[in-house]
Amino acid sequence: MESLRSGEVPGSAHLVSRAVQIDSPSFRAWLDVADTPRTVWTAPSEATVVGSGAAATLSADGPDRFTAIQETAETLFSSGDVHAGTEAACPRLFGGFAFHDRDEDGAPWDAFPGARFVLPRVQVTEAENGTWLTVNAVGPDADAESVEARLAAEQERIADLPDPGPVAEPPGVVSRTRTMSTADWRESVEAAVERIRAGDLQKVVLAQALRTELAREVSIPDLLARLADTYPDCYRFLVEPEGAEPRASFFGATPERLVKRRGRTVETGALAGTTGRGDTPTEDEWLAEELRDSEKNAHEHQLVADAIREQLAPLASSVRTGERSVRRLATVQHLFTPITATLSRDQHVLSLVEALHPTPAVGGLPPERALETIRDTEPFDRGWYAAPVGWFDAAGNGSFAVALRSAVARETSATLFAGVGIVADSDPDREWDEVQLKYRPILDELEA
Ligand SMILES: C=C(O[C@@H]1C=C(C(=O)O)C=C[C@H]1O)C(=O)O
Repeated sequence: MESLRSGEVPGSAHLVSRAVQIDSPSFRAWLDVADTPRTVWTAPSEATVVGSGAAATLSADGPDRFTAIQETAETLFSSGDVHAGTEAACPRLFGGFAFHDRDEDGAPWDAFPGARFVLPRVQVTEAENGTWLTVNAVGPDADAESVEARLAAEQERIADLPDPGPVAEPPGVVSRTRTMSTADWRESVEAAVERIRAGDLQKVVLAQALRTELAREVSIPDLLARLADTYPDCYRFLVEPEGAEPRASFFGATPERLVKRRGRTVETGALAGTTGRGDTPTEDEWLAEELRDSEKNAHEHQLVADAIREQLAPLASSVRTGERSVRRLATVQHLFTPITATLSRDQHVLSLVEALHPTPAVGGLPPERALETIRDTEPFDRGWYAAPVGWFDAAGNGSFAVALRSAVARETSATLFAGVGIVADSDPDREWDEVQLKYRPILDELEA
């Protein structure tokens, strides 16, 4: 395995990649036998990918981590001997970034650098045109013959995967620890509201963390299978840094796309403004109506839509905004505005990620003051929560989500994260309830 840090010139980083079409295996069975680091990426209208191990790992830290990863990847991809058969089976780097520029490194994030991407050693891709098996190798010894032999061996192994059996029940939560008491939360929200009313800030997203102790270790393949049923329209992901002992798994089912780039076409959107789900269709509709009509939510949402448009404008020849609608998920409803753009020249998707992150849906406005407020207020490390996760390829195309509705699991503990946008008329108790609602997607899969 080749481990490439930014600044290192990987002169020996010769990449060999081969792919073959296969019969679709059970993704749960494949993930069950996959080596650490495991990779999962499932996004609406995209190929589903499950990766096993790492042929190469790219990592970087600090404010330059976006360009550092891009540069290291360019070197890696420039030496490619690639026969993929189809686009989705071509070498892609999967990973993400820490939320803050500064490395904080506190538990449970100690194994997660400021940026980390992996080229899976073995990858199964379910694309529109079939299922593909890819084997990648990187390094001075990587050669076509051994990669082809490995491809044949993996194909056999995947054809013979054991039946994974029924999806396991959630492990059960035996205890929980909050990072903030309700009293401290109230105080923090009131302080933020005061700063907003004083004109110091327009919006800030404050988050909480919830540490849970589980009755037993959670089965990530089973948990992701259940999330697939409950959140079919969300981005489901799994990121695992190798070398973490015990293994650390960051996963989630997030509704929020950060950006997708293909050629000159960019797709993104504003997702902000939240309400719950009703117990009946009438109550659901009533809540959606209230969300649509709420001035507070419209304001909170508009700040995000405007900021995204402004961030894209210098890079695009046109930016188009669609109709605002209510997006209904299993546990919450959000205001959503689709935004698309045409780039004025080619831009790597990581340049777009850097330009957009963090949007005021997870940071705030003005950005620097909001980030400072977040760092001063939140008594925990955001790590990769609310940060970009996704993939990119040799052409600089790629797709990134905002890592919300997520958690880090390590042995029998899991830490969940959730946040809310605070504006001038935010009520601390309502915002507290909204945080609890946003824990639900993951908490429901942990509680027995
Ligand atoms: C910050 C989170 O969600 C974000 C904040 C929202 C809001 O404040 O209404 C809605 C969707 C997300 O953009 C989270 O889920 O943790």
